[in-house]
Amino acid sequence: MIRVGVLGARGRVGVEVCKAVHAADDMELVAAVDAGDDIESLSAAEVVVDFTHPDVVMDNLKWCIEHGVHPVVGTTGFDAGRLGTVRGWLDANPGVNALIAPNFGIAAVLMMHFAQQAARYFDSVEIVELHHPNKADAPSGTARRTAELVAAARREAGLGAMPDATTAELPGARGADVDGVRVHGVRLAGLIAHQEVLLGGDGEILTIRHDTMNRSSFTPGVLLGVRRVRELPGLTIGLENLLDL
Ligand SMILES: NC(=O)C1=CN([C@@H]2O[C@H](COP(=O)(O)OP(=O)(O)OC[C@H]3O[C@@H](n4cnc5c(N)ncnc54)[C@H](OP(=O)(O)O)[C@@H]3O)[C@@H](O)[C@H]2O)C=CC1
Ligand SMILES: O=C(O)C1=N[C@H](C(=O)O)C[C@H](O)C1
Repeated sequence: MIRVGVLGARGRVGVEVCKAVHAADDMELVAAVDAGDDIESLSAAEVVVDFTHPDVVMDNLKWCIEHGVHPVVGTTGFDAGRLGTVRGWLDANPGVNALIAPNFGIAAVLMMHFAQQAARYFDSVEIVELHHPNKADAPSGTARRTAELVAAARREAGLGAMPDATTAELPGARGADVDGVRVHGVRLAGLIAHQEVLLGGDGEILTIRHDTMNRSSFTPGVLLGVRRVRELPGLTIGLENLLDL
């Protein structure tokens, strides 16, 4: 049995993770911690799943790594600086591993993978991410990661900057620039989490769209991460590393 703790246990995703861990034959839910609860109860866990908030996730990660607990992190808001800090903590605590994934949905991972594969064939790529209005971070972690993968694929293919004649714009009208890829964010009541990757070339457009229809869709990926994190050395970024794509 894998002893699992959950941080953000009363949140939208945390509730689903607790249910899934509880239902898994090979896992035991030993601690369910939310804001205001005592983090020390996580000492009983081998693996801790974090779905909290970008403002608190770094403190949570530090606690887990320093206490020999492997974190599986869904919380977003990671940039290169934060990832470097996590690597430093892991280096100082050999034997502890961490998995950070901007999206645990299998279809979302495939959407990012397909976008990465397609990117080299098109002049232009832009990303539109659409989320519920309670989301703290923009662009979404998924959109950031997609943009980075697309940018890397374009660089590898020797593609230069995308065509764009804009010389006058209202701030934000062309979205955020993530590694040279424009990312547009929508926050709308009624949505959960959605993304379109628009790829354009001469006379053809390819649109890759992903829709999250409920938050239990994240849990198979989370459970996979919990089962595998103890054998993945150091820091692993992205669920795609656990899938045979
Ligand atoms: N990687 C993935 O597949 C996915 C990632 N996410 C990301 O996960 C994060 C959480 O999303 P979501 O569940 O919608 O958010 P919620 O706000 O619904 O849940 C977060 C929970 O964490 C609690 N919390 C805040 N601070 C702490 C703390 N220090 N220790 C323990 N618990 C704390 C919050 O309490 P309170 O409300 O009282 O502050 C809340 O109950 C976001 O960053 C989101 O982008 C979401 C979906 C999928
Ligand atoms: O906040 C959310 O809801 C989600 N966050 C993740 C992200 O930022 O990409 C994953 C998914 O989009 C849902």
